[in-house]
Amino acid sequence: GTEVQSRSEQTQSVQESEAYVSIPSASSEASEPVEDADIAESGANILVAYFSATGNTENVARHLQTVLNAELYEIVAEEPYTSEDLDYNNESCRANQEQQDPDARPAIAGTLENPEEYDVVFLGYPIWWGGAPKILYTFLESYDFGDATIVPFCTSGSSGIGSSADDLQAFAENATWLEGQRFSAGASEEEVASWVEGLDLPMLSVSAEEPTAG
Ligand SMILES: Cc1cc2nc3c(=O)[nH]c(=O)nc-3n(C[C@H](O)[C@H](O)[C@H](O)COP(=O)(O)O)c2cc1C
Repeated sequence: GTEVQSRSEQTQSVQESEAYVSIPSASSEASEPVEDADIAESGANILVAYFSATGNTENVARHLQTVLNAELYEIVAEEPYTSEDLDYNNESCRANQEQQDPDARPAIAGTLENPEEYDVVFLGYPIWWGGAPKILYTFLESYDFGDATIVPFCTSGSSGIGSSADDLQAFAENATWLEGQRFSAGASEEEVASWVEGLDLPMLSVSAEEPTAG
């Protein structure tokens, strides 16, 4: 059906963008510099880890992957969230119950390899009742990112990122946490790229300009 078709188109476009980013590094210092490639050539190991129940956060995560030439890791719930689970108008739906329960730690399927190898971890999630879904707590309790820099980002219907990221910091205390950023569901690659360019991430900055004399 059409869904299958659009999935394969998505896959193809991701592959194309990866190829696009890698071309400038392979073709020496010729021609116009590509902004994205400057970041890609920085040599920093960058992870984009995200949870997305309905695809909005995934959209932003994929833009980040393209812009940063990063590893992409989806935090997948062992028990997938159904639309019933996400029906927040129903007080007792699974998502609501988890958000209300300080001890809730929904299980994650699969494993992230070599978490310690990343210099920068972008951490993405949807806002659920003003906070991060509890599966983010599971994720941060499962892996030690050492002294990496963690950059939170989220999508929401309208809420800002609020204190959602502050609440996560206790689970990775040795990390340097940057201020997080909220995006709307359909955020564009340009929007994501311009946020990245403004971040305080010295390990990503590769100056294209020669230092001036004097
Ligand atoms: C249980 C639940 C609670 C939510 N709470 C909020 C909220 O407090 N504020 C808000 O703006 N949007 C809220 N939303 C909307 C989501 O944040 C928004 O749709 C988000 O982009 C979903 O991202 P995803 O597609 O990556 O899962 C909530 C959604 C769910 C399912």
